[in-house]
Amino acid sequence: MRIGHGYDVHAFDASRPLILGGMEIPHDFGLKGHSDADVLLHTITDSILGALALGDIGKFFPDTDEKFKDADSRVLLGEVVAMMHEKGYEIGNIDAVVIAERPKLRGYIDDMRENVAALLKTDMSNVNIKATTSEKLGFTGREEGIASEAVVLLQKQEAK
Ligand SMILES: Nc1ccn([C@@H]2O[C@H](COP(=O)(O)O)[C@@H](O)[C@H]2O)c(=O)n1
Ligand SMILES: C[C@@]1(CO)OP(=O)(O)OP(=O)(O)OC[C@H]1O
Repeated sequence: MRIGHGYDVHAFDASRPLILGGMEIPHDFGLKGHSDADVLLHTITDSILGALALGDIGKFFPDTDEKFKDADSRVLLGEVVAMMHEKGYEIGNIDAVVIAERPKLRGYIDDMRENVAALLKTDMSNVNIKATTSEKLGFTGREEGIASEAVVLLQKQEAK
């Protein structure tokens, strides 16, 4: 078994839609980024790369490469999941948190879990996603952006 951790932050950008967990969430602001800025999927991607000791998302999908401009983060995560399978691992379970003062995410969490489970090619029962405010403290509390963290456990693929 291998454990990995991911952390990411994106600043708000009023000109973009808010994409989180592979879906658009109604809000006044989206997030700034080279890609679609799906901070939750980036965190999950980094946690898997961390568990495999392969580095981080920017190493494989640099924000200096035009190829990844406005990239769909579901595609980037899909590539990393393929690398994980190539190395003989599958998801044991994953636990992620989104730190956002607004919008209220509770109503979208199960749809996000379903998206993430499909991308990770695992059962929804292996995917937990939480949301918290930071009680108006710090950059998330001032609504300057959204942060996310995840931990993942990978296990050796079961023989088919
Ligand atoms: N963006 C968010 C933040 C929080 N929630 C839900 O509210 C609960 C209480 O939040 P606290 O920051 O006061 O702990 C939290 O446990 C979430 O269920 C949310 O849906 N969206
Ligand atoms: C995903 C990539 C690539 O488009 O761009 P961003 O959306 O800026 O995201 P970030 O989490 O800063 O780093 C990874 C990047 O290389």
